[in-house]
Amino acid sequence: MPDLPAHASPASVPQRWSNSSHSEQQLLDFRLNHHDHPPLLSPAFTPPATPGTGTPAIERDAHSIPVDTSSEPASNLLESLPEVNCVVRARIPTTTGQEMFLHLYQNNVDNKEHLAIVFGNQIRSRSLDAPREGETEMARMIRGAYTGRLYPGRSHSRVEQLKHDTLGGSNSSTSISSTSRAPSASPTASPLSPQEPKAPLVRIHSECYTGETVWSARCDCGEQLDEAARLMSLPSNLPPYSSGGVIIYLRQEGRGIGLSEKLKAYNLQDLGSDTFEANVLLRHPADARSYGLATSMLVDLGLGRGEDGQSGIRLLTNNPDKIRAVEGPGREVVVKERVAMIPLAWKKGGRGSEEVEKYLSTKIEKFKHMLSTG
Ligand SMILES: Nc1nc2c(ncn2[C@@H]2O[C@H](COP(=O)(O)OP(=O)(O)OP(=O)(O)O)[C@@H](O)[C@H]2O)c(=O)[nH]1
Repeated sequence: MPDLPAHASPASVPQRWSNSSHSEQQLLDFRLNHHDHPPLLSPAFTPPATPGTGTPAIERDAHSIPVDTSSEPASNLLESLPEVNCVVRARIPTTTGQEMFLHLYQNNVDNKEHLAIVFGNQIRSRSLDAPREGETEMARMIRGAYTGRLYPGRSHSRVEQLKHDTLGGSNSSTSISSTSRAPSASPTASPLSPQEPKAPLVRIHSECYTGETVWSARCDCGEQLDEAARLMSLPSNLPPYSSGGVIIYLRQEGRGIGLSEKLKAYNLQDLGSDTFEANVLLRHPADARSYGLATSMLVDLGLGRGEDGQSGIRLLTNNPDKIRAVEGPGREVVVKERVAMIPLAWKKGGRGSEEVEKYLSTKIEKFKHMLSTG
């Protein structure tokens, strides 16, 4: 596919700030004039006014907010979704005691390894589970295409052996699912839970080496990843987080500009720019990301719209642009609800920093993230 950015998305057509506000334009003009930069080429970042996604109060952060994007046009999206293929999956026990399954994807538009971190047993990758001609059972298990758990001596990837081992070889009607159905079609609610399981929780997370690995307090990326994992690990009998979940981890570091450019942006921030302006001064879009790969990965994981048109996800985000973008050009995925992410720094006892406060206020004022400063 020609003309696609490295991370596989709608080609972003550079344009001058046609939609930015007058004051933003003035500010940039001022900065540009005083830094003697050549003219900028940058797309405006104007999030759509997504119906049903009003700003939540902080106290209601755990609540989902209904979303209806059916009347929204699919602007700036690829005409068709990228192809993705889950090449390997492995069980990862975590330091919190919960387990997750890490899925590694390849695709036909970039050479990066994007990831899906899957919580719960019901969400399965179709491309991983698909039979491969001539493949041995051992090869299937090594690439993670097995049901249940691996154990020393296991010789078969499929459910039949599990049944045999569990039930001593008898024919039983006990159901051990081997299908790759979406969790919404195969509820996981414990008998303790009187409620219907909610739609699976999904977070589309963009790589942030500084926030996730070297403890940066310039942004809230690390805590968002932790919080998403925490919510998806909650016991299935505790509504509303009862259907497992997926963190799609996209390798679009620094809002798509890469780590080296993001570090330059940090230096510009220390020189007085905010995160939006710093990107633009470096001649990048304020946000260079896209979400087509995430949509494809969700469809592969069985979280697509489905034939009944009923399935849907709950999306953990404050970013209004993500919602319609993740749904894909043909609404291959449906976001039913948005779950807000409240910054730790704003919670009782939370520790803030000057940098993260500035980062958050820029998100709200310039990127129009749906957070209340109240
Ligand atoms: N260019 C740039 N990227 C940053 C900066 N701080 C964090 N990032 C990147 O921003 C991305 C995360 O985007 P955010 O704007 O924090 O959040 P979001 O994903 O848009 O929205 P949420 O779903 O609500 O978290 C990651 O790729 C980070 O590496 C910065 O100062 N400059």
